[in-house]
Amino acid sequence: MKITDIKFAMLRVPLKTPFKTALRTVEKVEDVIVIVETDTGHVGYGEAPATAVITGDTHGSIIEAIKTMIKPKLIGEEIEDLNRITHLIQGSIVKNYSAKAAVEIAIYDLFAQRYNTPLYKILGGGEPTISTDITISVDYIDKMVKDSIDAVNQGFETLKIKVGKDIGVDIERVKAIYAAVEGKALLRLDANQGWTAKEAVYALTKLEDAGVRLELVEQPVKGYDLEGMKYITERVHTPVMADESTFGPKEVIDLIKMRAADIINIKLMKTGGISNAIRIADIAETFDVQCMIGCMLETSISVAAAAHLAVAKSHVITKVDLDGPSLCAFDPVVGNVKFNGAEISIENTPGLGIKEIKGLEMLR
Ligand SMILES: C[C@H](N)C(=O)N[C@H](CCC(=O)O)C(=O)O
Ligand SMILES: [Mg+2]
Repeated sequence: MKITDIKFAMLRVPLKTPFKTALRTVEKVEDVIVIVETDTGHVGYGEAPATAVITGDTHGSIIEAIKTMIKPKLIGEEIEDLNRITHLIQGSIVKNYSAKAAVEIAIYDLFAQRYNTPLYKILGGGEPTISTDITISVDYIDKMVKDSIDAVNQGFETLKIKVGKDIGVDIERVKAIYAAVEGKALLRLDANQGWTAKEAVYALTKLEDAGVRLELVEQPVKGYDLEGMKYITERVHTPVMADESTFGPKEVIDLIKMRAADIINIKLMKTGGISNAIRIADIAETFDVQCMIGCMLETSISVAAAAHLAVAKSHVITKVDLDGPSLCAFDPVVGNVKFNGAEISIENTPGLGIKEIKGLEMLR
């Protein structure tokens, strides 16, 4: 099965409600879709969001990186040579992780189709049902409490509460939500780099002293501030998770050795795709560190790939934040990964199992 062409499209899907973090507010998913064609007629799909505030990637940079740096290396390559292809992708250009991720996802889709097997089985198998959290956007306290209660009523048992705005209000936000859903849902916080190290220790200590039990706190300080992450990790009981602080395997090794966090958030858009995500999961397993699998604002194309990986690595990827499809107003994909509230289940069809993507705007 030879790669013959790589095409591009845009996919735009409105969100049910604006997505608000310490970094940005977004009203729709607008992602680049990558379509890898082969001489056998098999097609592989990938997806990349332009999360410039986290990865530095824009729609233009994603398309240009693939068109001018990645695609020329891949035309004519045999899909069976998976490791050679991922090596070519990773070596084609520095950074540009979302572009690399989109192409790798499509290549893994084709590799699994080549062997007529669901991707998670090619990656090592597992129980094809996982449970995701849902994000509660940072907002007025009453609105966040209402959104949290609604999410629990929809069956979500873990809520990812966005904070990182005003430290005093953040403490009140979390206390109010905890009081409303205590015993019904587990709370994880994501400050998206919005606090200083001292603020984080202050807020988390206040919450712990008030009896608020948190599963974890994600990326309390700036991504580059590993000393700050370590400072917090050493001083609070709540486990600290690195998101923006770690992209690739080397950063994960450095962070683990420094003991700057307790948990790693793996996102395909930060790792540059599945090959490095596997490496990170293996490194974390070696060091006995747990991982979360996360996503950006992505639909059920790239999130399906993350779900396949999470199933195959569930012994180390013990936490799931794959709520992108649940945040979308509708699912544009007819496929074999079903996003049904908190439950994500994978049917027994080859590759990612994408049959149709509705509303694709093809690019020239
Ligand atoms: C969507 C997911 N639950 C999430 O919260 N991801 C964010 C970044 C998403 C974005 O800004 O596009 C995160 O974990 O920081
Ligand atoms: Mg995060």
